Amino acid sequence: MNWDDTAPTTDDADDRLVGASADGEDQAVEAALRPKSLDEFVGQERVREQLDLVLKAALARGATADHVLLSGSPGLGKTTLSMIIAAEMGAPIRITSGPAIQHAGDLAAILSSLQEGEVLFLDEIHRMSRPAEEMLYMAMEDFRVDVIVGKGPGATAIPLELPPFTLVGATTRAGLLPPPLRDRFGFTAHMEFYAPSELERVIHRSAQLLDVAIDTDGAAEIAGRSRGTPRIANRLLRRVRDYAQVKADGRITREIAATALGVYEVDGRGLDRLDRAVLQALLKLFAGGPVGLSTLAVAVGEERETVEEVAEPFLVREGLLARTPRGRVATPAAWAHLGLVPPGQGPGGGGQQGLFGT
Ligand SMILES: Nc1ncnc2c1ncn2[C@@H]1O[C@H](COP(=O)(O)OP(=O)(O)OP(=O)(O)O)[C@@H](O)[C@H]1O
Ligand SMILES: [Mg+2]
Repeated sequence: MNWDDTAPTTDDADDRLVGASADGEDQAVEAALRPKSLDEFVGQERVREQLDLVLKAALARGATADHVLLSGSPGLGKTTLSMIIAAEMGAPIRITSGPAIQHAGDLAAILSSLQEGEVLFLDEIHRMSRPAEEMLYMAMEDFRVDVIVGKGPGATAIPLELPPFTLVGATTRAGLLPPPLRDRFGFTAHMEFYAPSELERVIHRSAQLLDVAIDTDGAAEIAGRSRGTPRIANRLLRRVRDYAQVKADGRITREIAATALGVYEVDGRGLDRLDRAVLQALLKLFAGGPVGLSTLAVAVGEERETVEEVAEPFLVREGLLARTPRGRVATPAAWAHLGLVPPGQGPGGGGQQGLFGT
């Protein structure tokens, strides 16, 4: 299945405490923690405001809302928002995903069974098969599909009218969507990473739902380690809650949160063991680089792909590591974060360039 080529090749991301994709436990609790209305949805102010207008206008016209594309990294709230769209429209929602639609016929079956005004949530829309995608173009634009009956020269296309519906597509990789598909969405929402103050609100809200006592500083400590991602914030909250229950009186303070996440090897900026191993190798073995990806991977004893796809994106986002044509380079922030001094800048370094510097 060649549309699957671009999926991450490592599963490691899923197993990490700071991994952004959902694991089994996440899926079990997420339903309970999902905000149910736009008002409850924390952050993403612009997206919320725009979506609010789109939905209210459609309601006022008594029409179904325009198709909506939600793009953004895992765990930022795409699935949550799709359910909110349905709830705000007072419409039922049907949930499916790109990989689940192997044949155009699968999609035709879903589309033809939709009720008027229903929201169809198509997760991982970039992983749909080509024939299904082409059928979707027509369905989105004209609310019509051609069902092919028979095979070979005798095959005939039977046009089928569809009730108006709202397609909500979600993708972590908007860049992979073919332009004709992207253009058929009336509204595209790009979800950004959350600010620490927004994550604090997510954490307080979840703590309340989970009946966990947490103070302001405790929430701030967890927020700072959550990589801008509500799913990670909720997960770290649960681990800290465990610690607080076993080792203390159950109440989460800054000290409890910091100690608990120290036990789980998630540091003050949300880096985990792998992230720090990569940085440490880069700084200590290669004087901050530049060094090639393969060499760096060997030095930390990991696969190239693991370093590139699991560790690096966050390190780059945090401004700790840069990918340059000559190799990976540590930034001054990386030296500061690990409490190390770049070569040549230490006492007696004389302000020279580093050992491997240029
Ligand atoms: N804005 C928000 N306010 C409060 N909680 C949020 C918000 N966004 C996400 N969450 C919480 O984070 C968790 C993950 O959100 P969600 O499943 O919607 O992410 P997603 O973008 O669909 O991720 P994926 O790409 O992996 O499918 C949910 O439990 C949800 O409750
Ligand atoms: Mg989702």
